[in-house]
Amino acid sequence: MVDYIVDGNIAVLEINNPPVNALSIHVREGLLTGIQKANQDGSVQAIVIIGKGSTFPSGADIREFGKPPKEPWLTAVGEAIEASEKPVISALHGTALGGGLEVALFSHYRIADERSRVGFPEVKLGLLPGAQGTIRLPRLTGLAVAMRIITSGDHINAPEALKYGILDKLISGNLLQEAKTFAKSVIGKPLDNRRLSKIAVRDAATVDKHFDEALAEVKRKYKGMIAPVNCLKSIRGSAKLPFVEAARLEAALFRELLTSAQSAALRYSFFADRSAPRWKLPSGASIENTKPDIIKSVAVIGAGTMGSAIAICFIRVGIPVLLVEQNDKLLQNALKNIGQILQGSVKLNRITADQRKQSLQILRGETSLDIVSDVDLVVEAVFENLKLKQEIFARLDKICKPSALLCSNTSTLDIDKIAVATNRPGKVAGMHFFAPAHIMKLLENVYGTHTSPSTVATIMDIGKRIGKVSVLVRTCDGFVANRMNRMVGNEAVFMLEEGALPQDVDRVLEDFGMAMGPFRVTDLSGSDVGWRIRQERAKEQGIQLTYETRFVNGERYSSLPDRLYELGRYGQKTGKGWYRYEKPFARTAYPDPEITDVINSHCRSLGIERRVIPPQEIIERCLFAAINEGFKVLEEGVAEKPENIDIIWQYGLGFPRYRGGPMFYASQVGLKTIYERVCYYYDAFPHSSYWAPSDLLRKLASHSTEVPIDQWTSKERSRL
Ligand SMILES: CC(C)(COP(=O)(O)OP(=O)(O)OC[C@H]1O[C@@H](n2cnc3c(N)ncnc32)[C@H](O)[C@@H]1OP(=O)(O)O)[C@@H](O)C(=O)NCCC(=O)NCCSC(=O)/C=C/CCCCCCCCCCCCC(=O)O
Repeated sequence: MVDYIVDGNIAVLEINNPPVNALSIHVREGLLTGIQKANQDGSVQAIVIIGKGSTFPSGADIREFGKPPKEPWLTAVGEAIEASEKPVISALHGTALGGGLEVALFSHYRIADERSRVGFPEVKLGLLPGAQGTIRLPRLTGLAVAMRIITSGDHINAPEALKYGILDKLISGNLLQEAKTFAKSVIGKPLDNRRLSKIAVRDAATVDKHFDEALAEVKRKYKGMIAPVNCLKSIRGSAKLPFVEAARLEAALFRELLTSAQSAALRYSFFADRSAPRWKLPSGASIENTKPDIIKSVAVIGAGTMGSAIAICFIRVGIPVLLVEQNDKLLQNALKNIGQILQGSVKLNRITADQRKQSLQILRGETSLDIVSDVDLVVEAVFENLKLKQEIFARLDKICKPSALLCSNTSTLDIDKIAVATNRPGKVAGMHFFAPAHIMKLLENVYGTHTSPSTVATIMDIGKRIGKVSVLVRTCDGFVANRMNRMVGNEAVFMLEEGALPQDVDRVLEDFGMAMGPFRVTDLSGSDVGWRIRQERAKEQGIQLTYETRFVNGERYSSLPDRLYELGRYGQKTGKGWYRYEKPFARTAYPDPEITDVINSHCRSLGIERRVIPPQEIIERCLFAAINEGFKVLEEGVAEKPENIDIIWQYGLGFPRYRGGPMFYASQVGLKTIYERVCYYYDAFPHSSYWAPSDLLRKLASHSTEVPIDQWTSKERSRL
C-alpha cells in the first residue's frame, strides 16, 4: 500500500490505495515504516510522500471509524514524519483532504499540482481533523482562515491554499520530478522552523474575538450540530494552550465526536449519498448493465411555477427546452419569470450573465403541443389530475417520435395509470421534482410495471446531468416522499384537534432538526393545493365532505384544513394560513390568535376535549408513523434499500442530515421501541390504519439483538 522507492539520495513513499488513497491501517503502517527506513538509510537525504493514481490521500478511511481503532494511529505516523531528521516533502495532487492534509501538515514542506484542492471535510462527517489538523492549520493561516476552512469543510483550490501559506509551491509540470528537485534543494536546511509544532499561532492574542464570532456563525448556520462547535473549541485550544496540551484537548474533543450519534448518522449519509443513485430493478437490470439513451432535447408541458422551474434545470446545463403552455399570457409570464430567476442567479454569482444568456437562447415557448414531435424527452408538469394527464399522454404518444420518453412530474399518481393512455408504456416514467425545482436537489424517479430498464437508466442519467440527487422508486400512491410525509401531515393536524397549536408542532420538529415544521411547509406551498386534491378524491368516491366529517371510508379525517381554505387562508400567498404574515408573500410566520380561535371552535363544535400534548408525543406521532410507513415501503419493494428513503428525506423533505434520515434514526432509537410505540398508537388510533405495524418492522424488532440497517432488506424481506 506504500511503495518505498529510492532514486539517488531521495526516498519516495508512494501511497497506493485506490480509489482515493484513504489512510487505512496498511497505509499508516507503510508510511511509518517508510519514514523509519528512510531515516536509517545512509544514502537517503530527503523524503517525498506522494499519492499514486488520481490523488494524494483524501482522508482517513471512513469505514474504519466506528470499529475498534488500530494502531498506529495517524497522529503517531504524523509525529514520526515531523520528527524525521531528513526533510519530508508532501507532493499533493487531486484532493488532499482530512487526514491527507494532516499528513502534509506534519511534513516539513508542501508542494502541489496547481489543479489540486485541499480541505478538512471532517465536519461534514460530524468529526474534527483529529490528527492535529485543528492545531496545525492555524499556525500557517492564522485563526480566522483556519476557523472558516475547518468549520465549513469546503475544499480550497491550490492557488488560494498557496496564498494562505498552506502550500509552499505550486507545480504545473511533472509532480514527482518537481518534488524530487524541490527535495534536493532543501537538503541540509534547518528543520525546526519547518516543524509546525515548534511555531506559535501568530494571532493568538485575538483568539477570543475570533472564537465568539465564529461560534455565533456556526450556531446559526449549522443549528444543532456539535462538530463545528468542537472544531472551534479545539482551534481555540491551539492558541491558548502549549502544543502538547492543545493536542490532548483536540484528541478528547475528537473522541467525543467519534462516538456521537451525529457522526454515525453523517458517516452513514456519506455512503448513502453514493449508494442511493445506484439503482437496481427486481428483474436484475441495474446501473451496472443498462445503458442510458442520450437526451439532447426536452419538452416541458405546463408553464406553471413547477414547469418553469423544471425548464430551468435543463437549460442551465445546456439542454434545449420547448416550454409548452396552451394559454399565451401564462406562457409569456413564465418566460419572463424564468428570465428573472436566472437574473437572480447571476446576482448571487451562481451563474454568469453569459451563462444566463446562453440558457435563455435554448429556451423556446410554444402554445401548441404539436411542436414537441422531435424531442427526446417530455416532462409533463400540469395540474395533478389523472384524467387530464391521461389525455395529455395519449396526445403526446401520437405526436412524439417513437423513441421519445414520456415522463410525468406527478407527485402522487400511479405511473401505470398514466402509461395505459399510451402505446409505449415502456417509455413512460415519473420524474418527480420537488418545489422549487430549480433549487431542490432531489429527483424522485419512478418506474411503473412496464417501464423499461433503458428508460430507467436514462432518467437516472439525466437526473445526474442536471445536478440532481436521483433516487429510483417503484410506483405507488405518493411514491416514497409524499406517501411517508402524508403521515406527518395527518398526525400534525390530528394533534391540533387534540390539543396542540401549529407553532407547537412546528417548534418541536424544527428543534429536532427538520428544516421546517409541517404547518410552515403547508403555508409555503399553499393549502389550496391539498384542498383541491381532497375534493377531487372525494368527488371520485362520491363522498360529500363537510366540517362535521370525521371519518372517510372508516379512516379518521380532520376538516380543520378545509375550514382554513374556506376562510381564504391559503398560506404565504394570501398573507394568512396556519400563521399570519405581514403581507401576502412575506416570509416571516407569526403565530395567529385567530387560528387558535378557529381550532378551539372546531373542537367545541365537534365535542373534542383538548389536552396538553408533550413534545415526545409530537415526535413519535409524526416520525414513528412515517417510519412505520417506510418499513412498508421497503417490504413492498417500493424502495430498494433504507438509504434510498433516507436520501429522499434529506434532500426532498428537509430531514436533518446529522440524524441520517427517518430509517437511520429508527435504527438509533431501536426497532423494538419503534415497534412498541407503533403498536401503542395503533391501539389508541385504530381509525388511522397506517398505524398498523409493518410486518417487516415486526420481524426485525423480534430479533434478540438489533439487526444492522444494511441487513433490513435483503435478508428479512425474503423471510417474510
Ligand atoms: C472528493 C472525493 C475524495 C472523491 O470524489 P469522487 O471522485 O466523486 O469519488 P467518490 O464516489 O466520492 O468516492 C469514490 C469511492 O471512494 C470511497 N471513499 C471516498 N473517500 C473515502 C474515505 N475517506 N474513506 C473510505 N472510502 C472513501 C467512496 O465511498 C467511493 O466508494 P464506492 O464507490 O461508494 O464504493 C470524495 O470521495 C470525498 O469527498 N471523500 C471524503 C473525503 C473526506 O471526508 N475526508 C475526510 C475523512 S475523515 C478524516 O480524514 C479524519 C482524520 C482524522 C483522523 C484522526 C485520527 C486521530 C486518532 C486519535 C485517536 C482516537 C481514537 C479514539 C478511540 C479510543 O479512544 O478508544
